[in-house]
Amino acid sequence: MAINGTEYISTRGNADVLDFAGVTLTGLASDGGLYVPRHWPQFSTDEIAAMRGLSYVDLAARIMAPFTVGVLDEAELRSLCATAYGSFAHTAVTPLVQLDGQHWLLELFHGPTLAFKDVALQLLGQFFERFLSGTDTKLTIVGATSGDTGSAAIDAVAGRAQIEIFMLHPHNRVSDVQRRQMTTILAPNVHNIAIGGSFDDAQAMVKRMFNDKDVNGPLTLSAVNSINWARLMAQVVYYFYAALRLGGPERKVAFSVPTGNFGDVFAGYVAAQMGLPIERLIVATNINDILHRALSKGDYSVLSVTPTASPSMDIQVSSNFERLLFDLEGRVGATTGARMKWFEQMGKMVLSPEMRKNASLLTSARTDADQMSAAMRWAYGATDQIIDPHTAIALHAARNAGIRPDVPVVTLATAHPAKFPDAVENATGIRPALPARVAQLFDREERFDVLPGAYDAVRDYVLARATR
Ligand SMILES: Cc1ncc(COP(=O)(O)O)c(C=O)c1O
Ligand SMILES: N[C@@H](CCOP(=O)(O)O)C(=O)O
Repeated sequence: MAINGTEYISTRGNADVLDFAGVTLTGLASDGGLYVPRHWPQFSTDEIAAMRGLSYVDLAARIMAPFTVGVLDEAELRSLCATAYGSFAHTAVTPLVQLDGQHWLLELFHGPTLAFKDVALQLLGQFFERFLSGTDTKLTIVGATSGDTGSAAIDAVAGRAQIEIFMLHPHNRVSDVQRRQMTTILAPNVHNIAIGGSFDDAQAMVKRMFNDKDVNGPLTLSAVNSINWARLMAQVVYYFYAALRLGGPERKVAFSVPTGNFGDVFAGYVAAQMGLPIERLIVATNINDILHRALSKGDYSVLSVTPTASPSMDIQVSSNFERLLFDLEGRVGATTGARMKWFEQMGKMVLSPEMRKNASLLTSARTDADQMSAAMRWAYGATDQIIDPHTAIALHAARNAGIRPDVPVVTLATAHPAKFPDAVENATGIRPALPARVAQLFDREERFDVLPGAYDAVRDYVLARATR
């Protein structure tokens, strides 16, 4: 089918070319790859400078409009963004907080479920509603979460008539607050499943369902994880928002990003491809450090996942790394497809010196438990900020990255500290309280099923319960 507007292609080069509505509803490409725009849209320095002073909603519509050509114009996008971000507790949506002369936090946790995922998922809920309306399609969402995507996605789609959601989380490996934010939503279209194993196991099962004709055929599957392009697109906006407030585009800004599935930091990479002057993107990992090993030594080999106090980053196989690999090797689907097939069989791959050179905008750092706690203590002692463990991992990396002192460094604050009260209390002695809007969490009834980490069990569960 000819596309009249922005075209999306698979990183593995062997799936239908789709428009924006198509990629939003499809999620994973049929060849197992991830959708990306055929070309990165570009803004000139003058165009970026002219965005200074726009509200978050206006900026979001301006930045995203080139990605939705032929499907949504800027005015339609603006209206969907106004609805999506109307539920945020801060008028700036993603406010900046200064820590010292060089360091800033970009607070991304003012949405309904207290994590950065709301920025994209509140909007994705609007896109789903818009693209399904007037059709008789019933969408079955299958998702995997290490804690935050699950609650944000459930909040975005609970009660929507044409959507049913099945969310897999690793049993006993998310915080109590994270679990309750998912399992206390009792809407009939929400199904929570705790599986034996890690987030990686859950994510692998989700991807397998997309390519299982016994599932994706009888059911129309879609994704809320960052394999869905719309998720990443919405995250590009806050890089522009922060940079414009710190002197961009005339002045370069660096970002430190707590990283697991490589979606958030890839959105920063996209912002740079679009013309935003970025000094550096720091890929901050916890001790599950495959991305640090890949970017610093070229070694992308899977080790087993170790549970940590930053559970949302307890990931080894980072979905969105495939999108970066596609760019680093010249955007040739057959090359990326062959590389990923090899990786799926062998559990490892090597990044050539040439690929690492092409990735020089990105540096990486690994932060261990003691360094994470020390960063939480520093933020509290020196700047009066209580930060969550994921943010602390990136802040530690930011303060040790050796960025020139005249370059502002923005650490992405990806979750509210009250989602991880034990880790925060252990480090700082302060137990952060849940904000009033979610304070009833521990009084509500929970509902979820526990399944073994076996594909057949999960597939059969979904097929038995999904309404068609
Ligand atoms: C609080 C928090 N920080 C950081 C991350 C890592 O982000 P990404 O998976 O986009 O790399 C996650 C999970 O995605 C998260 O929930
Ligand atoms: N940390 C995530 C893991 C899923 O990542 P996603 O960005 O691909 O949805 C989580 O909290 O669930």
